Amino acid sequence: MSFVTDTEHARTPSGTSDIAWDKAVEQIIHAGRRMDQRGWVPATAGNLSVRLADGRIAVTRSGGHKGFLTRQGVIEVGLDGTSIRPKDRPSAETLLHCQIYAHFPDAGAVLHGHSVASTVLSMASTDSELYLADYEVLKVFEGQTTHETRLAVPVFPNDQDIARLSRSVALFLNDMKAGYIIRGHGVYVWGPDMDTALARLEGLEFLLACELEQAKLRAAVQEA
Ligand SMILES: CSC[C@@H](O)[C@@H](O)C(=O)COP(=O)(O)O
Ligand SMILES: [Zn+2]
Repeated sequence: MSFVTDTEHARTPSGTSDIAWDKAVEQIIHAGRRMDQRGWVPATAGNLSVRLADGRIAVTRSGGHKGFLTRQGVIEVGLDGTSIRPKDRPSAETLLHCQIYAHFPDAGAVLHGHSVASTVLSMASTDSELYLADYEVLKVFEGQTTHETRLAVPVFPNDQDIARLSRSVALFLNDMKAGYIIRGHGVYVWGPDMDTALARLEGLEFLLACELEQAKLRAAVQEA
């Protein structure tokens, strides 16, 4: 099944088909739809990227609904986050994607969404970490083989200055097992390829939804 919505296929400057680019774009379009189906990219929220084997980075264009992406909605940036074509405006948060690619040589896809659970839970506390413990689904994260564990997910204050935000994130990247949360904003998750990144995002969002349900139960019990 192809998720490429246009009939034109990408061309290299020499005029040959750019199959690797097309595949990356298809993966991004498909993942955007999937995230939209789950309610994680409301309005123009969220951004997605893939790093190709040759080092190129395909990232969503800034603005627009990520559940309705077309091939024109994905553009190429360098590892420094700047657009290869000056007129193309990449995601406002491209720097956060590039930071992950620069830090983790095996990272091949990065996903960012704005779920209700990540937004509400991160605003319900001022803690700089959120803990996920004893869940079977924790095994979706790299190196986790049992539910008998507790993973810390860092929570960073939201910041419209993405370069400054990336400097806060940089201090904690080495220890991250399950991505990170920006308070009142959303999650960042990555993986060696798009399928793994999507699975990890789905795992993290499931666990955050469980935490939110548990918080509601605790509140109801206290009220009773
Ligand atoms: C609905 S506003 C969301 C944006 O401010 C931002 O956080 C976001 O996720 C999408 O920005 P974008 O520049 O389209 O990648
Ligand atoms: Zn965002």
